[in-house]
Amino acid sequence: MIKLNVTNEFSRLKAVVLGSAKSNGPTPKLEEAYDPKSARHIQQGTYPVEAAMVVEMEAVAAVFEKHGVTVYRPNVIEDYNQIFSRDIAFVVEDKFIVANILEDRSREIDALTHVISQINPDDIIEFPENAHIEGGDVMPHGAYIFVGTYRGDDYPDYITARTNMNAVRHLQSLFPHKKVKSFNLRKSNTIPEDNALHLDCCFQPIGKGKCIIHREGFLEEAEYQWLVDYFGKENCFHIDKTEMYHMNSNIFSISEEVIISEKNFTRLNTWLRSQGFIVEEVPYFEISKQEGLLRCSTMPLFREPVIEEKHT
Ligand SMILES: NC(=[NH2+])NCCC[C@H](N)C(=O)O
Repeated sequence: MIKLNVTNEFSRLKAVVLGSAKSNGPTPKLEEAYDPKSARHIQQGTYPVEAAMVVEMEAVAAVFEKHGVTVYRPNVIEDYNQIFSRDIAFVVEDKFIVANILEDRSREIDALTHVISQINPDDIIEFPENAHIEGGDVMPHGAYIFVGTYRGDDYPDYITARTNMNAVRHLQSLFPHKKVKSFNLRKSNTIPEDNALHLDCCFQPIGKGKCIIHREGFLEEAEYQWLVDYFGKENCFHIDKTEMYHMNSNIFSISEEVIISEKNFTRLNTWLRSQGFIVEEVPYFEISKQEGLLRCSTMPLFREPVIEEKHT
């Protein structure tokens, strides 16, 4: 049996699913892209090739191994993108929630049967069809669950809007003892610098009470301000549009102290080290071309339980 426990983004990680770039398929046609950054790279002829992405993901697997983390990989579906495990399912407390993901990505979950079959069926939850949700938008944080959403009436026009308010409400009903706090995110189907594809593309809590945040990713000033007040201004590392484009908020914590980050994130990595974090640098530039990074390609299954959750 696989044990589940996730109540925040940074407690000591014990087990994780890491996506795979194997048999990722040929470069998609422009009309097949479902995020603007991939579309731009398809247009420019710079879409990442499989071999380069496999090397990058193996570097992450090696860091997990070094830190004693059990790693599960998806079975390979031929010519299918399986890099971003984060979105297809997610763990909150001891529940494994199967996400209601974009139709283009609906087969990814089939590659996890060897993981799902080891989970107590009572702990597996499926969302109703009208509740769209992807794991990149969901962040348990102690007494809270932070959720990225898009509340506009034009939600159906945005292929970049992945979590709706039905899902936010459903999550609240599943976890009545938690405060589900939703954030209205800026979406663009065409300009990646203006698109917070998921909450983890513009925000992420890390250890020591700190977070990484991009102000313009939030449509409501008050919701952005709520986070700044909650963490404290001095604990927020603000990233600009370009840094969001490169996905600086999408690093991944192995513990309160150890963070996996991209090797080109010089300003962020320097700040993290100055704050006492240990930064494990990996090359992830090719993966980043598909508008996802380290958080997106990982799905934590078990983090060490926190005796008393600090952020209440
Ligand atoms: N959790 C995330 N931010 N995932 C990023 C997924 C990127 C992928 N190209 C998509 O559009 O679905």
